[in-house]
Amino acid sequence: MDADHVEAGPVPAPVPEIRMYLLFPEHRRRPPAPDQRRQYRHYLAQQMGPMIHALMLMATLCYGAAAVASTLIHSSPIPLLLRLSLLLPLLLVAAAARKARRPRLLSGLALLCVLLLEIGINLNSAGRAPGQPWVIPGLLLPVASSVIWLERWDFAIAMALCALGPLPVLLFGAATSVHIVQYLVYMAIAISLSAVLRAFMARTLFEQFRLERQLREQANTDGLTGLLLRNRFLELARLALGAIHSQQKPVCMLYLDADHFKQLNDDHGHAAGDAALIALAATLRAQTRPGDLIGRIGGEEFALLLPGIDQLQAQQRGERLQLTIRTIQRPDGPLTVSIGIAECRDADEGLEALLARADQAMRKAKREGRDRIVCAAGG
Ligand SMILES: Nc1nc2c(ncn2[C@@H]2O[C@H](COP(=O)(O)OP(=O)(O)OP(=O)(O)O)[C@@H](O)[C@H]2O)c(=O)[nH]1
Repeated sequence: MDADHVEAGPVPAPVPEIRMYLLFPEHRRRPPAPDQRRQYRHYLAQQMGPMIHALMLMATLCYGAAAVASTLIHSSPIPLLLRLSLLLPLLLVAAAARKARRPRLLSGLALLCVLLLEIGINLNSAGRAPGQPWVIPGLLLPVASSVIWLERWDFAIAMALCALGPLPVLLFGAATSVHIVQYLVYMAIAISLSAVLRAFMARTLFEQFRLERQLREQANTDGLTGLLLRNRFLELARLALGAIHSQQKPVCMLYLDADHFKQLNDDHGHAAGDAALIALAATLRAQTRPGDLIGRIGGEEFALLLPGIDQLQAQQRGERLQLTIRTIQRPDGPLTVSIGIAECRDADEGLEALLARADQAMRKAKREGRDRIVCAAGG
């Protein structure tokens, strides 16, 4: 009966996850937020960067070997040295890809590598009799590179480059219409295969990204209230405090502790206590403004970092919070809280010191009879 007597708010909705809407049509209705897509792109670049670099090096080696081998097999009107001169830009692109961290840059370098290889394929094929061996290098490229494309746009450009790359040899060489049709059929098959491989790779990596994100969120979020856990709150608050100081804005820490919580647990059971905490957290969340940070610091203790407001404004926020929290009904009466407020007036004051002052102020509020707000002196 006890838990039911607490008018608990709904459990906060989990943070929306990124949907693989590009691959799975059922998710198209909820595309991911731009910042989530950015995160995913950076994740991909981080995961695939080393593989892209390795494949570029491999392609450079293969190109060099193919240039030498083709000289042995047939006489080419293009001197070997000129064909081998492509190795230098290819190596430079591979070296740049090793250091590249930005997804767009990585995609651009990979596309440049494909373009250089296509030029190389044309140079190596010049003067060669058309036939099966003539088509093979061009067909390998879309399949071998299928897994490195981070997005749809770079994949589309790469496939277009692969398909159109041999155009000069086709137009100016001795290829007949039969050879051209044969080439088009093989290239269509290679690109289709590449699209399947890329989709599989993208799906696997997205699943991994989603699971890692989920695990991180679970590790940082309190399962009962959905608020940040102490360590994560402190980590984010420390970052926020640094930014607020550099903007020379006021900032307050509000420390909030539910009154007589042990009594609620002892008299009415832990389920009643849990329901009260859920309702309290929902109230805190409902009253936050953008930029505020809330964390569950301990059992029934919560901290709010309030950027851009001074002590007087924080006190007014605290009073409004108190009023709303009183509307949460425990079995033995309204839920009340004691609040300590500390304003950070010294840019040298660290987060821990600010939190400790707010905590002391909250303890003073407890000593003075609970259900009240006390502002810390100094700071
Ligand atoms: N139900 C429930 N109780 C919790 C949870 N975390 C901590 N508590 C309880 O919160 C109570 C805190 O008790 P005290 O620190 O003595 O504080 P209090 O009874 O609120 O007294 P004052 O703070 O002095 O008003 C303890 O009984 C804890 O077991 C939780 O997640 N769920």
